[in-house]
Amino acid sequence: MFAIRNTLHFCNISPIRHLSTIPFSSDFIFRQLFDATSSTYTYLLADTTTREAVLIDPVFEHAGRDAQLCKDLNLNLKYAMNTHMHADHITGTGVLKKLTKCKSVISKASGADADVHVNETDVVTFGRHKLQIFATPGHTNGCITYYSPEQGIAFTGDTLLIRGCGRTDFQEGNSEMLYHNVHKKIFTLPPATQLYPAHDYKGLTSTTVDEEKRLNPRLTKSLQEFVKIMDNLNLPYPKMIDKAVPANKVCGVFELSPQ
Ligand SMILES: N[C@@H](CCC(=O)N[C@@H](CSS)C(=O)NCC(=O)O)C(=O)O
Ligand SMILES: [Fe+2]
Repeated sequence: MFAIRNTLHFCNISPIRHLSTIPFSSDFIFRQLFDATSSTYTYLLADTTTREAVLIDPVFEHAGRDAQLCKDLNLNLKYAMNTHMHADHITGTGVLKKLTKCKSVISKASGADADVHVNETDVVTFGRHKLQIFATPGHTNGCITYYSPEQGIAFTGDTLLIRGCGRTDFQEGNSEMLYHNVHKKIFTLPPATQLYPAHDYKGLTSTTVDEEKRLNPRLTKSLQEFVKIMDNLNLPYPKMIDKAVPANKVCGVFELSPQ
């Protein structure tokens, strides 16, 4: 070890920093679930004492799986919440409302229907646990980030992806706004904060504020360079966009049944 440290020092390379992340409270449940078709992550969080649970970014086709998981773990789903109005898949919140007694949640700014509309500084509670809401528009105008200071975790939706970020070429996307919101509201969280995105296309599962501040290939650039990168992504539109956006606009009351 001494030899490695010495060599790194000699080569002027800083050793990789190991920031200690906060361990989850013993009364906190966390599960990361996946949809392989859209590479979407859904998160189940719960309070082990009151059994109240929330789902973040559930997917239509997996509503049955998610409701069953709540049942298996003896959890009562209080809220099915979205980080934004998705363009690549249909939200599971409408079906989950039929399968459980949950309420749907999305930001007011998204323009989508829901039982509960949230805004910056609102707090969502389940049992004694809390998620603070930050408005982080840029990928869409209604994007929000859910943050738990106690657990040291944030759910960034498509605002900040692992070594990337959400595209800004539709749904009132705005790359300058995304840049400012990431820098002001996500990069200012404690460095060890674990970040959980709505998607990953390479098999990665989470990151930290520290990692993204050092390694994000887009957001470590100047604003000018970032805007140029975003203007030249040339990504094809998501295959589901014409079905998903109208369906997600009525996310709380979507009438279809899962396949
Ligand atoms: N190929 C996928 C869509 C991929 C895509 O556009 N992803 C979005 C997030 S879902 S709105 C995105 O922002 N990607 C950023 C990036 O840099 O990849 C499909 O057809 O569904
Ligand atoms: Fe998105």
